[in-house]
Amino acid sequence: MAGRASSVERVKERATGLDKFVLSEAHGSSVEVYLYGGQVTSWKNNSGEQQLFVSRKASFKPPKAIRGGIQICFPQLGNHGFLEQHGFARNRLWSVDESPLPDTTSDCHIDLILKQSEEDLKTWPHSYELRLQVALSPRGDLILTSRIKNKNADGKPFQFTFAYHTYFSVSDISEVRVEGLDTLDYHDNLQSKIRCTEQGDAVVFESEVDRIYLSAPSKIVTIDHEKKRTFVLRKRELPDVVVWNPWDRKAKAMPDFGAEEYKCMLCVGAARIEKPITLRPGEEWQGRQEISSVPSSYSSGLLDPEMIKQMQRM
Ligand SMILES: O=P(O)(O)OC[C@H]1O[C@H](O)[C@H](O)[C@@H](O)[C@@H]1O
Repeated sequence: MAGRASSVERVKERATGLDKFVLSEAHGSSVEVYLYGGQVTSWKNNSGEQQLFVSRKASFKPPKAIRGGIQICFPQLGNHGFLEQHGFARNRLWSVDESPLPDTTSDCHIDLILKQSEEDLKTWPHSYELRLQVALSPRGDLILTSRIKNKNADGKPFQFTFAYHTYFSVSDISEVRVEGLDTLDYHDNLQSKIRCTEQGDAVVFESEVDRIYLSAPSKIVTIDHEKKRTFVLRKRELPDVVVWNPWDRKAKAMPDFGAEEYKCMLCVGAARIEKPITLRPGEEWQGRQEISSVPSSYSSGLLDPEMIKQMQRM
């Protein structure tokens, strides 16, 4: 691999007419990001294995978010507000950020920006800049950094919630556990958002789950036992965590989702919902989610010696 550099390529897809960016790292990992929604739809590891789920029935036709990948939810998460579900950012065409803020993460990145449109001003009357940097680290980690700035000229603050709604690909949902959420309180969207407390030492899946875990630790681990693969999610300024699997009944009701696909996906994403952000004009907020995919002998923060050797080789 010596001598092969990382690259960022812009591609217009014939089938959909949409523009996307393909980020490739020297050791073989890659990421795809659409201008539409600023949405990441592919993240492959060094062996070319897909880490994210995108439905076979996903629509790539605006104005509908692509079912899967990582959706940017702004300025509202879910139906916790008066805007459309998960806010408008995931259903808008973004632009390339020609003057990105200095990168501190990786040489392999793309910087996108979304600003208010005339249409959105009718429902959310604020001037803003939402910047998203999607970066692929040399060892294949996917790092998303968002910066949101209040550009209102009328002196008014605004408030928002935010999430990286992340669809992981899993081999069999009944073999998956999410660690790091034990003893936390969560809002259960299946019970009118009532506040419950996690009783298990890990979250496991035997039926529909639709929860927002509150004030979670900065590291959450999703272990796919069958695949022997673990996703490690690290987050900053995003205290909450969305955990969602629609299970069979809801899966059948979603037109852009296969009836059986709930078995091979799980959403676990960093969010900011319980304590929304308020920005005054000129103020900027920054939030970040970093995900790594490692072989599953990694569990609950304990590394075995063989695993450390493998990671050093990655
Ligand atoms: O169908 P979507 O609008 O993309 O939402 C998909 C899911 O997102 C979140 O996880 C919500 O908590 C769920 O209630 C919702 O079903």
